[in-house]
Amino acid sequence: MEITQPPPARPAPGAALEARGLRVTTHGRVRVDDVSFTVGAGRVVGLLGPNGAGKTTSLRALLGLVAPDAGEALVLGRRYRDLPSPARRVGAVLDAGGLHPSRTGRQHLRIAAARAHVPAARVEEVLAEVGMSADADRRAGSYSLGMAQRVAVAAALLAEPRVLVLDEPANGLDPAGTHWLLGRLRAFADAGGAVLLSSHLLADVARVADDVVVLDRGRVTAALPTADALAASGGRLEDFYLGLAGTSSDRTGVRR
Ligand SMILES: Nc1ncnc2c1ncn2[C@@H]1O[C@H](COP(=O)(O)OP(=O)(O)OP(=O)(O)O)[C@@H](O)[C@H]1O
Repeated sequence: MEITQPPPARPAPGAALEARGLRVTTHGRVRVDDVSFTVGAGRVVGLLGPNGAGKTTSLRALLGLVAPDAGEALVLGRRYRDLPSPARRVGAVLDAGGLHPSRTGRQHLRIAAARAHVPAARVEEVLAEVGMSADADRRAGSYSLGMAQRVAVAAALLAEPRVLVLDEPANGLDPAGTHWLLGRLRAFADAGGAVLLSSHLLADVARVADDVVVLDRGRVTAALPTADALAASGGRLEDFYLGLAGTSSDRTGVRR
């Protein structure tokens, strides 16, 4: 992972995900500006930053859900929309609340499996993996936040992608679920996958991420190996993060 200034002419070698001079404007306002970072195969990168910093917007740009007005958002060296079989290459958790309330967890996953040309038997595997087999025939509208999140993670893993893009994936998970998820992400990367993970849970990020990228008001304010951030702050990622300009003020204006 590295910040590229100025942007290289070609995708960074081996980059599974790359934001290169990315700028995204929505509703007439620049939300992400000149953001560059890469996620290589075998790496977990934690994307950090205060509320409204532009983390979700950056992930949405990588997933082709919002168009950059400058720079590029590349997955496996291409724009998401130019990827062949993107659902088989990239798994994403963006919004666990996005499940249709009247569909069951199993129905959601079967629809996703059919779309990605994944055998239905794989649905049962991922349901078991996320601990949702027993609740798979309940309507999603009756799920707790954590149960919906488990189904969202199952959907991301369904097609055995090489790349995971996850927006606060531990949101609502119980401690055992979070423990499982972090181990799963580490194993995924150790097997050669690439993970970009936005989170406010700094202790979790410190445990799993090889590198961290910090955004503030749409710009990268830090990008470095997690070990370096920990070494610079007495072993606590929270101290490193709160020591950065911009991140120590909360949305009520209280300063640490
Ligand atoms: N659909 C939208 N309509 C209006 N403004 C939006 C929309 N999506 C994002 N924004 C704005 O873009 C900016 C960046 O938001 P984004 O969701 O990317 O931040 P974030 O870092 O993911 O924040 P959080 O930690 O709160 O999830 C914010 O100012 C937000 O209000």
